[in-house]
Amino acid sequence: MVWFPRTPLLTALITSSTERLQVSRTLLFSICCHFGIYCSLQSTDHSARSYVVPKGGQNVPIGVLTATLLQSALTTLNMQMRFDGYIGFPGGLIDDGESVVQGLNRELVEEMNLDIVKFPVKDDDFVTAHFCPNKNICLNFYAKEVLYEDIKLIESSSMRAEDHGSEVLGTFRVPLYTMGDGYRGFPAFLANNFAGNSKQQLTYSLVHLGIMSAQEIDDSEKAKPLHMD
Ligand SMILES: O=c1[nH]cnc2c1ncn2[C@@H]1O[C@H](COP(=O)(O)OP(=O)(O)O)[C@@H](O)[C@H]1O
Repeated sequence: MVWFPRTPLLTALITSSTERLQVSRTLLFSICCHFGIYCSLQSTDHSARSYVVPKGGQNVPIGVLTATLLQSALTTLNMQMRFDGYIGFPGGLIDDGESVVQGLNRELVEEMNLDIVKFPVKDDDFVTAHFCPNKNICLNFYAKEVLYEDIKLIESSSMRAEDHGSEVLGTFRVPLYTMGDGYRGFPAFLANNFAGNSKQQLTYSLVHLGIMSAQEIDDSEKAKPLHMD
């Protein structure tokens, strides 16, 4: 499968959801939308997130047990476990007669019971688009920042979603830290199986939203587990 992050076609696609829909109907490809809900209380000191307190408290450099660590723990971005064992974001295909954001909001009610009166996903929440020529599908990604308290409410109400337990097996927070061994946490998380281009959507968004640096993403992708016996 080949994903094209930015093509001339995509330049046209990313202007507005209405135009994206018109292009899709004219050129006959499907539009799929996914969505990440996040809370960003990150510090600008990215290195502070590189260490968390492992069990027993070893390997923690003095000086990182500060308020920045607490803040980084409150920085969250949610994904979900799908019925097929792949990790992805909530969302799906836009149906005929729907606008892009209408379709996305409908999927979010079905898959995560999102209160779309309080947290409507809008055009302004658009982050990025990728085109997959093999499947003739354009994958759009949206993200919305909410308060940490709201994340907790959204998580608990997601268990009452229509699709919970069938298509969707649960929402969870992506670990955005790296343990002292340089692998457990975010690097290990990236070794999972991801649906579609959701891994690219995740890494792109973390940098775009200012949650992680491109260097942190790069280091995490290259990290290897220590031999564990
Ligand atoms: O979180 C995601 N991000 C990006 N693409 C995804 C994600 N989840 C699924 N996909 C891709 O979207 C397309 C439709 O997938 P899905 O089975 O979720 O659609 P549906 O829920 O509308 O039936 C597939 O090509 C799949 O690989």
